Amino acid sequence: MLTSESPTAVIGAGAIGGITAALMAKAGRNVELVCKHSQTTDRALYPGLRLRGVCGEHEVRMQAVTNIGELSSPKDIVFLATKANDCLTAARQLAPFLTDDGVVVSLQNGISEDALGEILGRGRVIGCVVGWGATMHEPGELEMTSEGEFVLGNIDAQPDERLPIIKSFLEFARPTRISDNIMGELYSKLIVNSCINSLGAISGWPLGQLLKSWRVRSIFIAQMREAMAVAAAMKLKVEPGGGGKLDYYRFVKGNGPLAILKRHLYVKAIGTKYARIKSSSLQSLQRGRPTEVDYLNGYIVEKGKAFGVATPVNEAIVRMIKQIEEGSRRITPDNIAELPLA
Ligand SMILES: NC(=O)C1=CN([C@@H]2O[C@H](COP(=O)(O)OP(=O)(O)OC[C@H]3O[C@@H](n4cnc5c(N)ncnc54)[C@H](OP(=O)(O)O)[C@@H]3O)[C@@H](O)[C@H]2O)C=CC1
Ligand SMILES: CC(C)(CO)C(=O)C(=O)O
Repeated sequence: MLTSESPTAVIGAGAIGGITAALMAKAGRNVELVCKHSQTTDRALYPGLRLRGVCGEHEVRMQAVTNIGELSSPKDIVFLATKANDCLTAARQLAPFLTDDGVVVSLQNGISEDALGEILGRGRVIGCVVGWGATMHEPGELEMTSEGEFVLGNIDAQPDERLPIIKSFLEFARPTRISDNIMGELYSKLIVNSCINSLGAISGWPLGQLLKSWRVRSIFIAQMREAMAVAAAMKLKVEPGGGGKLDYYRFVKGNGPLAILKRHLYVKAIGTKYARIKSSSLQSLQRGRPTEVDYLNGYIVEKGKAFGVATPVNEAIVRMIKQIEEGSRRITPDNIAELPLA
């Protein structure tokens, strides 16, 4: 049974995992951090991870190891905070370190819950949306860059008595809400990331510059409409995005000139408000790392195929990002001209 004393681990000492683990440890929870890099492990042990930004300034020492195989004991709760590309490998290594009742809370962007369920058993996987932002400036130096909440839920939408305990852990880092439709919450965030991350990665432009262009806005809107058509085929109720302000069902409704104009104005306003956002996918590519596209636009394409919904815009985006990852295409605004509008 999970309790507030439950032995806990966080896998991944990057922006999200490092901050979450440090704030739990500071509050006295029994948490062990798996860092992957010994330099980060040493730092977490002494003098501690240094946090700044929205969460205030802290230096927090905690139990830490470099590899999952070195965990000091089996865990009741594991927060998985690697990039989506690494989460399945981590889950395979984790299986022997879970107690009989042990659960894994997936903090990734995109949707990896079904695949995690195949490895760990669906009952052990808890979905979680990370609605706040953070950056790792260097190993052990972390900044919480924006406010926002965690949203937590049972991936089969079942009543789940474990959720309040898990919530009590996460609340040391950020306010946490329990949802009875976590897959719809995850999909809602996935839509935002699929649009913003991918277009930033392809063009190299920050959001403000991107969304000034009529063509980019049209692609952005087409991506969203494809994603909503796939959700409808999956019979998935998509929760509002943008901190609850964006009702996707209203957004995609209508094909007349007024509906089109309203969509463009809405998207343009997003670009003005969040002009400086440089997508994390673009940042990954610029560091020579892969993006999480398979778990974002790739998920829409895969589900589109399974449910018989055409997704040409998302397909073209996945193809282009793969080419950039492989080195056969440059990041340039010229790529935008090659994408279809619908
Ligand atoms: N940063 C943000 O603002 C937000 C991020 N998210 C999502 O949260 C997830 C984590 O993102 P973020 O914290 O930014 O990513 P980071 O890259 O900062 O952190 C992930 C860390 O996990 C490490 N890692 C990979 N595999 C393992 C392993 N087997 N054991 C231990 N550590 C491992 C990585 O090491 P290495 O790099 O060497 O592989 C890296 O240090 C992503 O899915 C992201 O999309 C969601 C909302 C906001
Ligand atoms: C800032 C935002 C919302 C852009 O999609 C993001 O989550 C990311 O870059 O990963």
